[in-house]
Formats: sequence, structure tokens, C-alpha cells
Amino acid sequence: MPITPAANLSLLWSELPYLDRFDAAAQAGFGAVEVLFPYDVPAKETQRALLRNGLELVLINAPPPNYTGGAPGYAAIPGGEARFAHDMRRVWRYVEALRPKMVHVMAGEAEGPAAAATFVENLKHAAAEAPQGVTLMIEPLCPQAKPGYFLNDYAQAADLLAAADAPNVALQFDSFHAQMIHGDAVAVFKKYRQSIRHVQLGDTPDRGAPGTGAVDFDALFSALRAGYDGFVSGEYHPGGATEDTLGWVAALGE
Ligand SMILES: O=C(O)C(=O)[C@H](O)CO
Ligand SMILES: [Mg+2]
Repeated sequence: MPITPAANLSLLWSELPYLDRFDAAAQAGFGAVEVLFPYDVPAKETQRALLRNGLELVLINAPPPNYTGGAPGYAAIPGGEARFAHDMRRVWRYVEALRPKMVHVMAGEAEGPAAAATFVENLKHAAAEAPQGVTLMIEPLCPQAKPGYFLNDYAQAADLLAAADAPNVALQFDSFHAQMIHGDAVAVFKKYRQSIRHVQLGDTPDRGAPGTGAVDFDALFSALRAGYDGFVSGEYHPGGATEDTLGWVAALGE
């Protein structure tokens, strides 16, 4: 599969009602989209929006459904195993209807060895019950965007992936978080390339569109073209009309 651009419909076209964003993405030329939290509407409605636009769904997040204000996941919360298992049952129902290729499993707010062990065990269980063809993703989130979030470093993610040791658990690379955490998103991409199965784009420090901040997108896109063949999703705050921020789609292919 070549590099395929995708639109994150939780951040792009956020001024439109949720279901209208699918139409806008298709009109802008996207064939693939991702949605962080599709749980607020019945899966059938999202399914219809995908179908009427011929769109492929790349990724959804494992709950919490109440992202704005709710805890950012339970996978790494010692004692939260039952809640995690309950959440995952809901995720699988949405996966069955929407057929995303990937599910980002959110860790939650925690720290220390017990949290790491809990995260690994929960990932192993979820990986064992994931439908064929669905990959579970883990993603380090920077403290500036998600204070207290357990998974906040790419080396930590590599250790967790090694411990989970499952072929359907992989790393989600986000240029915004990688640059904020480690200061050089391109170096992070190159170092962890072998574990990366999904790429998201945003610039620093404000999570704006590619080209508005400090990430070296020319170098990142060269590195992607040199050996990445998955989806590359715009996950940034457009700060205006989304259509005016899509120069990265053409640049990716140059
Ligand atoms: O915040 C991000 O970068 C993400 O990709 C997550 O999925 C958070 O929901
Ligand atoms: Mg991301």
C-alpha cells in the first residue's frame, strides 16, 4: 500500500456538524478518515456517512466516550481492569459496524511500574480478542496536551510494545507529540520506524497545520517516502478553513 493521506474528523472541519465532516473530507479529495470518538452517535449513522462518501475508516479510539472532561482511558489504571474490559466490549461493537483498521487504546492517567504492568496485561487481553485485521495502537501524548497521561515518551512505548509482544499491537506516531516530547519528530520517526503503523501530523507548539511551527516536514516527508507505506492523517487545529491547510497532502507525494 502506498502512503495514503487521511483526515482526522475530530479536529478537521470541527466547525461542521459531525456527520457533515465526512462529506467535506470527501469533497476535499480524501478517501480515508479517522474519528477519535464515534460513540456519541449510533454506529449506523457514521456507517452511512462513510458509505455515501465512499470513505474508508482508518482509526477510532478506545473510550472514554466523554473525552472532553472524562478520564483519558483506563488501560493503565491498576484496579481499572473491569472498566477497561467493559469499555472494550463497546469498542468491539463499533468496530464490527465501522470496520476501522486500527483502534488507539488510551492508557489513562497513572504512573509507575504497576501502571505499566496493567497496561501490558490489558493490551494482551484486547489483542487476543481483537477481530482479524484490526491493530491496536498505543500513542505517547505530550504532557502539555495531556497532563498526567501515563504514556508520554517513545522509549516507554517501545518497552511496552516489547512486553505486550503481540503482532497486532503497534505504535502510533504523531509529529506534534513527538516534537513536543523529544524535540525532533524526524529523529523519533526514524528511531522507532519499525514499530510505527500509523502516522498523524500536527505542528508545534500549538498543534497547528503542518508548516506553521517547528516540525521539519520536508525531512519527515522524505523519511516517510523512504520506507513508510501506511496512512498519514492530518490531526491538527486548522485555525481557519480546513481546505486552506491541506498543502501537506500534495507535499507528501512530492
Ligand atoms: O491526541 C492525540 O494526538 C491522539 O491521537 C489521540 O488519539 C487522543 O485522542
Ligand atoms: Mg495523535
